[in-house]
Amino acid sequence: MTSDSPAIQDLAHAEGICYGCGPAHPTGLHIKSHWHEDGVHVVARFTPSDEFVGWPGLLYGGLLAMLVDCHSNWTAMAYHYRAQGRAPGTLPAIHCVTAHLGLDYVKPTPLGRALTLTARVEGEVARKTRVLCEVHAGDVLTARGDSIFVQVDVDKLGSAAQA
Ligand SMILES: CCCCCCCC(=O)SCCNC(=O)CCNC(=O)[C@H](O)C(C)(C)COP(=O)(O)OP(=O)(O)OC[C@H]1O[C@@H](n2cnc3c(N)ncnc32)[C@H](O)[C@@H]1OP(=O)(O)O
Repeated sequence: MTSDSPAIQDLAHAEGICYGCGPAHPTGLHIKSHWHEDGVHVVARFTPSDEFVGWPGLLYGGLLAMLVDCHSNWTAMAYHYRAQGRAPGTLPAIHCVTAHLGLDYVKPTPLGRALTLTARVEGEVARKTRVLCEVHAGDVLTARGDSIFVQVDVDKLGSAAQA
């Protein structure tokens, strides 16, 4: 897939309202993830605007965490669809949530430059999926994610939130 083709989020959950990746969020980040042609990695590109400043010229680390979180989660969900031999958007829908977000800030991340997030599933996959994610600004590795996502029944998740 290329970034010209529909993103995994648009195929799987066009009505999603997540601030980071929901296509239907009015003011969210609208992170878009695509399979790399190698069939292993999932890639997203994002250029942070000046409003996400942490230090003059540098990106606020919390924003970086949002990018890695959402993109890694979509890598896990895309992997599950593919492992079942079906396309994102086919039913039953697959939902994962973040159980653990791990992030190493390796180098300062600049504002106003395109960032590339490259993620892949690591190890054995069941309900729990480990996803590794690298963030590059140009050739520079600025952050490294190592996170766990767990497949859930979102109906039960909603009732847990109301309890
Ligand atoms: C299209 C839809 C998009 C959805 C976007 C959602 C965006 C989000 O990520 S939501 C916001 C952040 N995340 C959350 O709010 C999740 C809150 N946490 C939870 O609901 C629960 O702790 C949950 C679902 C992650 C796990 O609970 P539960 O369902 O009881 O599963 P549980 O049996 O404890 O764990 C399942 C596996 O994950 C592992 N695990 C659970 N938590 C962690 C953790 N923090 N670190 C490492 N591993 C963990 C367990 O060890 C277990 O592993 P194994 O299968 O090898 O034994």
